[in-house]
Amino acid sequence: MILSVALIWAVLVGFCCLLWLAVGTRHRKPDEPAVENGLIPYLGCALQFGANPLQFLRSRQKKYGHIFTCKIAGQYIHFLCDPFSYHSVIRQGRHLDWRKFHFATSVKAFGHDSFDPRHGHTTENLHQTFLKTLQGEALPSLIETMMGHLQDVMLRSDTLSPSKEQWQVDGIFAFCYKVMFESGYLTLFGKDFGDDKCQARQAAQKALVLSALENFKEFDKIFPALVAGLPIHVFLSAYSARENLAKTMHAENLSKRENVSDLISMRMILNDSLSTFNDVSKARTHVALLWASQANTLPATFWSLFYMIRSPDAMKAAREEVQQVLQDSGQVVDPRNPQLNLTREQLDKLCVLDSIIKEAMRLSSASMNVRVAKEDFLLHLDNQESYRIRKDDVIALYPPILHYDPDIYEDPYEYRFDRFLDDNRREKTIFHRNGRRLRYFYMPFGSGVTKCPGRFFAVYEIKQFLTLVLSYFDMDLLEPAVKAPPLDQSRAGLGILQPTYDVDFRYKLKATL
Ligand code: HEM
Repeated sequence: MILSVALIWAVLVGFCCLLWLAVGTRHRKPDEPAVENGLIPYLGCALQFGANPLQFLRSRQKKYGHIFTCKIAGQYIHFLCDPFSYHSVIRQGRHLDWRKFHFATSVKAFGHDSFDPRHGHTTENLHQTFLKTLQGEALPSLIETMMGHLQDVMLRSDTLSPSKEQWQVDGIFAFCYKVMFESGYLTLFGKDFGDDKCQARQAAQKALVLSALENFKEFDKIFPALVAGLPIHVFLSAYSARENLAKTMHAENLSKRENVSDLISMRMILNDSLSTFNDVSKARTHVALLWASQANTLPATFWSLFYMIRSPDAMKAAREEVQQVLQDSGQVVDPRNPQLNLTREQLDKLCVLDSIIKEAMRLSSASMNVRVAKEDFLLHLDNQESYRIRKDDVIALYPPILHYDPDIYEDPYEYRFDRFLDDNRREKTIFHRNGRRLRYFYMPFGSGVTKCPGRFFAVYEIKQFLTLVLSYFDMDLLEPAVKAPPLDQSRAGLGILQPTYDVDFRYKLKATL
């Protein structure tokens, strides 16, 4: 009897396996890239990819060449590993849908109604909103507001309370998180109306930002799981964290705030005039923007400050550059009256800081660039080869393949603060691979039409942060030769990776000012 039950089970399992092999796996057709279905139904290669994406892709690149297909979480993804062919993907954009994936991801993570115009909830052109409010003429006021908040947070409020006499010890990530989150939050969402000097108002304002920071952290922890498709209701505390954030962003609360950025003010108007979103959905769209503005900036600031402090040469070059720009603009560093201000043009002159930031992001960014095929089409690569792509398949570029390529960056795992400086100490923009000039060599902000619209502001705000810590503080690592903490790979594909643990440093106000 027991034997016959076992036999029935064995036959059933065998049948399911055959069925899965027949219909659940893809068979390569002529002119298609090599395909790997993986061994686990639905997940495919997801676990191997997730464990170490770069290693996984490199091993497949060795085996199959510049393009290959992997099944990951039910989706067939064509990974393109030849940087000279990146432009081909961008050029053949008419066959590719960049919105589908982005809109769907945002709905999954933030729970607002879809922005996809095809779904009929809104006619807003989000891309245009971002360009108008985060770039060009919008930048000077964003920069000025951010600089004011950074100095308030570092020196005026009780967030840090640094002194001249005593060193303060903190984790670098914790420090960057506190300072950048509060300053960035206030820059986008403004402050409650009222008297700046009123202590009760200051305390309420502080409590609001602190609670936003805690809620943001709680929600951000599970962000990769949401993108992977898990429902937020599985994560009770993250769900309530997201909803708490959304509550503070209801129109009635935002309308009590002053100095709200153009981005948020304009989005409020367009939510009201062009969408059928309800109030909760509207508020959740603002949470999405809070996340976009902070999730990458926080770790990028950490890596920039960490690598800068750890390299005496970088510190020296950065200090000299900052002193020069402040001197040229006739500004005096005074922590009792912190009013430094640098225009966009002055920030553009900070090429050493630019290189320090770029190199930090080269080593820590892992944003996947994703497009969905709108129809069956033939993808032409740079080397004259062409491959058939099926409708609804995904084409992905994974920039760490570039960023860690020893044929582009010598000793790619080493941090060199001046890697992005040319012989005249200006921004280096020419990079080669095997003697051929590259069009794409640095992609932490994505590519083509989905490239991060906040990228200029992001670099300016990190430059401002570095300028201020260099001007006001003496800083040391507690362990000068400390190793860089490993990258937290659980967020691979989503942007700048966080460190797996924090690194301690100490700081105090400069004595000789
Ligand atoms: C170092 C900091 C940052 C990095 C590395 C970064 C990177 C990225 C990446 C990789 C994308 C997706 C691009 C794609 O899918 O191809 C993105 C999208 C976006 N980023 Fe950033 N970002 C940063 C800072 C910011 C800031 C400060 C803001 C706003 C103030 C911002 C606003 C946005 C928005 C609104 C999108 C969505 C664009 C869309 O869907 O059309 N980002 N960012």
